Amino acid sequence: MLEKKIGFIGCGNMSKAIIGGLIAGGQVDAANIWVYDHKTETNQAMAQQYGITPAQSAEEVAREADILFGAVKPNVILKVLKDAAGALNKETLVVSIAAGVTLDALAMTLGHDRKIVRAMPNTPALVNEGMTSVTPNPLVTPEEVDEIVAIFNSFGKAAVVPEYLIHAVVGVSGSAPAYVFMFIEAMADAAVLGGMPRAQAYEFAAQAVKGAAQMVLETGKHPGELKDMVCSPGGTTIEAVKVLEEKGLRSAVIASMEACMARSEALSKR
Ligand SMILES: NC(=O)C1=CN([C@@H]2O[C@H](COP(=O)(O)OP(=O)(O)OC[C@H]3O[C@@H](n4cnc5c(N)ncnc54)[C@H](O)[C@@H]3O)[C@@H](O)[C@H]2O)C=CC1
Ligand SMILES: O=C(O)[C@@H]1CCC=N1
Repeated sequence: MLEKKIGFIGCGNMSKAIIGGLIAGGQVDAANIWVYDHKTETNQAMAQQYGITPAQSAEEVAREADILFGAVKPNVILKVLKDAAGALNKETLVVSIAAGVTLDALAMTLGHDRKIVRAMPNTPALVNEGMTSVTPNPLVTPEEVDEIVAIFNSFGKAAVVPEYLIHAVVGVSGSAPAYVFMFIEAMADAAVLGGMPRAQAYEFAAQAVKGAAQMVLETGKHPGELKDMVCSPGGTTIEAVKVLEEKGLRSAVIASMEACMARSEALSKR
């Protein structure tokens, strides 16, 4: 059990996922979690649902927290943290999950002597299957890095990456659920075309994607080998694979992720 107080400024999708994971994993006593969202009803709903402590202001959360999560949108995070910075204790570790906000920009706002972690989670955190990258600045101790990784592991998987890899992380996991949802939607549309009721089509498509992903993670086999296992000679799958190649599935995925990574880089330079 982590004895530290954990604070959240901003309590939307990602904070809810992190708080839900922490509590479900029994990692932190709910009373040690403090939350401030500028929407009063959100604070109250979170306090009611999880028994965590609602704060009156961002400053109050900053004063209480040993680990402070900045979980507002990227366009407001630096202002929100700047306003709260004066209330932080010297040793408080600040974790930002804002896309495109660099460790440098965070240090300029919070002070160059501040322990800061930049993290990039994704929405499957809401169902305990998140993938999160963790990038600490040099002031964060190895023990603290382990604590932060354990927090993110409580609702999925987490790994430490150097900051230059964050654009790849945004492409391959942060934004990735959106492309997979599009793929599932398209597969279900086709199944409906084949006569299947829509609700059943979503279930079949989503379970096929989940099962295929699980095979990659559990067998350690190359995805190409797993694909070959499905393709019977002269069978149905190879017909689908041929059309996917003709229509450029791989190059469409690579080009869209290139655009995603370029946008992530551009946001970091603002
Ligand atoms: N949604 C996603 O897939 C991912 C989001 N992120 C990052 O996570 C951060 C949060 O994203 P979401 O949770 O999706 O956003 P969200 O919009 O669901 O939540 C943001 C929350 O912050 C609150 N808020 C706004 N201004 C505030 C202020 N001045 N003081 C206190 N609360 C304030 C809002 O009321 C809202 O509840 C963003 O910076 C985003 O880049 C990172 C990875 C994935
Ligand atoms: O679209 C975005 O900017 C955020 C970052 C990763 C997922 N959503």
